[in-house]
Amino acid sequence: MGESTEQMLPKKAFGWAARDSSGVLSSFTFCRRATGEKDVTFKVLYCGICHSDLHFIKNEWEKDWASSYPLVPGHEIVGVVTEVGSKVEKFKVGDRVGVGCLVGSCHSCDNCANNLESYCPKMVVTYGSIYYDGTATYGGYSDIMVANEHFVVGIPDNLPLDGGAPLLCAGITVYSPLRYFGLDKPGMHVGVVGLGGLGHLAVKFAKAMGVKVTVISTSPNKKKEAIEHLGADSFLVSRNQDELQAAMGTLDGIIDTVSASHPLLPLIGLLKTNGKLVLVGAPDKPPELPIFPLLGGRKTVAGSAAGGMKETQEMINFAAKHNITADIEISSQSAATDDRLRKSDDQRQKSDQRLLKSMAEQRRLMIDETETEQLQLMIDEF
Ligand SMILES: NC(=O)c1ccc[n+]([C@@H]2O[C@H](COP(=O)([O-])OP(=O)(O)OC[C@H]3O[C@@H](n4cnc5c(N)ncnc54)[C@H](O)[C@@H]3O)[C@@H](O)[C@H]2O)c1
Ligand SMILES: [Zn+2]
Ligand SMILES: [Zn+2]
Repeated sequence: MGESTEQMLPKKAFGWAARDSSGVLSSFTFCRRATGEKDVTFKVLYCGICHSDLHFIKNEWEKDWASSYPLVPGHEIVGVVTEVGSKVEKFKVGDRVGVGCLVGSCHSCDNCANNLESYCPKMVVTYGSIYYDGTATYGGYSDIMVANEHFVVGIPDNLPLDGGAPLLCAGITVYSPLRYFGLDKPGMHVGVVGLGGLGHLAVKFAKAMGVKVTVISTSPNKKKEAIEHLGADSFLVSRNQDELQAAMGTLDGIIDTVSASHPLLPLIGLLKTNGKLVLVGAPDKPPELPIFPLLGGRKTVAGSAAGGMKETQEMINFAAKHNITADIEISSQSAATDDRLRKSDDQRQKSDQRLLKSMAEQRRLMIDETETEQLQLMIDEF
């Protein structure tokens, strides 16, 4: 006779779930598996809000990756270990740890063999997936997390847990292509498009690698933040033809983090010969890709998804060494409830997609009211 659900999933968990694509989150009690021999269980202290959470909550990627409900989002999860399985080697109770986009992969394909778990065709993502035991995966907008130690990273003592959490997705998603596409060499000139969660970390990582950085944004009012706060070398307003014209052919590469469909032609024009435009933003509608501007300059348009576990740990260690953390607003779990996300999403339709910014402004009001709540959610400021 098989195990009952209660035997398989004895850990009671509390979280916030979307039940449909309306954008509303509501409280949700569910169960997680017992700590298996290679598992680490940790109390979740902070969880970042990635724009992918918002795409998933609203089922915006339906055609490529349909959401399944109830959906507990959150894949920038950090906390402190409360229990480890008998065969866990890397962690012990009390350690500071994190989980990002993945909680499983096949360990036998070429990608897994090359530490590229985020490209494993059988990978299990942190929420909205089915784990190997047949149970649904639930993310970090919850109080506890259980994951195989291979998908858990250690957070060095000097890296703050709150500002460190967004590194687990936003951080690795920009660090990995900077490294892989060779845009990490001192003296190179890299563009970062979009100054949200991913974008502001791309600036910080690229600067720490010794790279010259130009931020490209639709909002002129982000110039001060880009240059004075983040240390970018220059700033281009993507709608300003004169500025774009003057910068044509100057960039070795571009990390494009924009979450909505936008024209690629001006970005391709900014690249030098052999330049690389790396798309990490994941709009639901595909952009138009002009071919001739690519041919005349042997330019590349590429994509990149998160990063493997070895590289994620390397990125976290690099961030700790260079004091790189995300700019954050902290709020309590109640800020993730219904009308806050819904309101923000409405604002996203109206304004120029500054969804998380508006959430930040609302959340700032919530901190004192609910400071006793266990789980805190955090968002990337931009
Ligand atoms: N490739 C991956 O593995 C991966 C990982 C994480 C996130 N993502 C995706 O990256 C994107 C960014 O995520 P984030 O958390 O940084 O989001 P964010 O909301 O913090 O940042 C998005 C940025 O895009 C800008 N933007 C939005 N619409 C725009 C438009 N029409 N034109 C120009 N700029 C626009 C915003 O102003 C903001 O600066 C999302 O689509 C997310 O799903 C991909
Ligand atoms: Zn993410
Ligand atoms: Zn694999």
